[in-house]
This record gives sequence, C-alpha cells and structure tokens, in this order.
Amino acid sequence: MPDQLRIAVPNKGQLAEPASAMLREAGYRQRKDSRDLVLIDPENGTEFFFLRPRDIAVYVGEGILQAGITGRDMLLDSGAPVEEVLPLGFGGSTFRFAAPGGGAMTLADLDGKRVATSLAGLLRGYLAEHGVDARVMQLDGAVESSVQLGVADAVADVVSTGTTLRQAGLETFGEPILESEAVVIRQRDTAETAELEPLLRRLRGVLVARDYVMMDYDMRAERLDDAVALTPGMEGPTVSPLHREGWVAVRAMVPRSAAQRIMDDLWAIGARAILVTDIYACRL
Ligand SMILES: Nc1ncnc2c1ncn2[C@@H]1O[C@H](COP(=O)(O)OP(=O)(O)OP(=O)(O)O)[C@@H](O)[C@H]1O
Ligand SMILES: O=P(O)(O)OC[C@H]1O[C@H](OP(=O)(O)OP(=O)(O)O)[C@H](O)[C@@H]1O
Ligand SMILES: [Mg+2]
Repeated sequence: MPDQLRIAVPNKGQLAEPASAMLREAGYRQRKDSRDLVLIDPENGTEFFFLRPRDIAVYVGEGILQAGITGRDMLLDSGAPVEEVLPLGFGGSTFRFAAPGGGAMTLADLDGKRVATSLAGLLRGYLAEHGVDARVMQLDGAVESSVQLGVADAVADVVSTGTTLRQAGLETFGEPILESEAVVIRQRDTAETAELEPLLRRLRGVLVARDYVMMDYDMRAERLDDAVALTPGMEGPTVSPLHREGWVAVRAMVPRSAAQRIMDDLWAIGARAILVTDIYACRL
C-alpha cells in the first residue's frame, strides 16, 4: 500500500448513501453513524472525510484530499482545478431549463429574464457560451419555488424523475445543459496518479460486478461458434470438455440487462443447463 490516501465522500444528500454503499462493496470501511465526519480504515491505508458534495471539489482542487466523490454538475459548477477520473453510474440527473409554459419556449427567450439556480457557475458559463444575456439568481435549493414566489422567470435545475418540476407547474425547454452522475475526481494536472490506482481498480471492479453476470451453459460442439457470437465474454469464453460426447461447457460474462434475452437465444440454438450467477467481486 502507498501512503495514506485521503478521500472525500458526500456526507448528506442524494449521493451520500450510494457512495458509501459502493465503497463498502469495494471492501472499505464506512461510517455507521451518519454524523461522523471522518473514518479511518487502517487496513486499506485510507481516511474518508465526509463533506458537503458541493465542497468536495474545493478540497480536492486545493490538494488537501487526493480524490473525492461528487456530482459532475457540482464539479463543473465549482470551477476548482479538478478533473473527473471515473463515472460511477449512480446519482444520475439532468440539468435543465424550466418555466411555466416552457413547452413553447426556447433558450433565446431567456434574454433579459431572471433565471434561478443553485448551480450559478455552471449556468453562467452556459449562458455566456450561447450568447444569452439573462440575470442569474443564485439560490441554495428548492429552486422550483422561485418562479411561483416571483423571484425568477425561469429556473435551471437538477431533474431526475421530473416530479418536483411538475408539482411546481414548470415545463422543461431547450437542450439539456448537462447530463450528470456521481464521479471520482482528483486534482487537475497532478503528477501523483499511482496512489489512486488501488481505489480506482476496486471501484471499476464494483461497476463490472454490478453490470455483469456470469453465464454457464452446455452446448453441442458443432454449434459452438453461434453460441460464442451470443456470449463473446471479455477475452473470449472459457470452453471446457463435457463428459458427454460432442458437448462442451461454456462460461462467459454477459451484461446483466441482456441476460434473459441471451438465455432465450442460447436456448433456441440448443444450449441447455443455462445458469446465471452474480459476480461478487472482480479485477479485470
Ligand atoms: N433527485 C435526484 N436524483 C439523483 N441525483 C440527484 C438528485 N438530486 C440531486 N442529484 C445529484 O446529486 C448531487 C448532489 O445533490 P444534492 O441534492 O445531494 O446536494 P445539495 O442540493 O447541495 O444538497 P441538499 O439537497 O441536501 O440540500 C448532484 O450531483 C445532483 O446532480
Ligand atoms: O426530478 P425529481 O426526481 O423530482 O428530482 C429533482 C429534485 O431533487 C433534488 O432536490 P433535493 O431533494 O436535493 O432538494 P434541493 O432542491 O433543496 O437540493 C433536485 O434539486 C430537484 O429539486
Ligand atoms: Mg439537492
């Protein structure tokens, strides 16, 4: 293990629970009490600091912590000298414009208007890039209420299911400003990258274990090529002899979301004893 790693993890909000769950799956200790601010994991040479997701880019950008987990939107909003190193597949959201009757509006309609947001840095950059001269009203949260309360004409806000917008009587318009998800970040232009590798390797392993399953089946040897086309695996499937003339056993990783369809297709070309099992952990 290299020197002690210092990692920032969201302490509250939408990313806190899934980020800790993922680190736990990757074999790290995580806090039991949601009020704990620091957790030391001596076996893995890592210290976790539980911070506001918005602040994480600042700590990492200053080089105080080597890496952190936060939202791509918050990373870009911060303007801190950090970069994204690994998308984590949770905390997915879209940053979008919305207004009452937004269905009939375009970006250009925002000229001269007030737009409320909690991601002012991100919004200002986007408006400038598109030559729209709007007044950005920075709020901390519950941005959807700002139009009804008369502080803004439109909002630029985080949308997941769209329920909050609908309840506030707002409709999205224009192109999405940003697709976001939770990401691992590190300081930009840093020479120190090797020390993060064990963490990144473990997290990549969790992502694969979540997204893939192991598929085993028996197949007549003469149809093997057709079967391999359906289950190409990573490097190629493992094929072993079966104690039955003319048959082989095949083992390959397949995308979890496609497992049932692949089983149907394998069955149709004569595969039998098709088994699917979870992957507990992996390093590829
Ligand atoms: N409803 C949601 N579903 C999925 N991801 C979300 C949702 N709301 C926010 N996010 C994402 O989670 C990250 C952190 O947002 P979060 O709402 O937890 O922080 P916050 O708004 O600063 O704090 P809080 O809401 O606790 O006041 C952002 O990257 C954001 O895109
Ligand atoms: O599209 P939906 O599924 O409705 O989710 C989007 C909402 O979730 C977040 O709110 P949060 O609970 O973080 O409160 P906040 O506005 O105070 O940040 C986000 O800011 C939106 O308001
Ligand atoms: Mg929020």
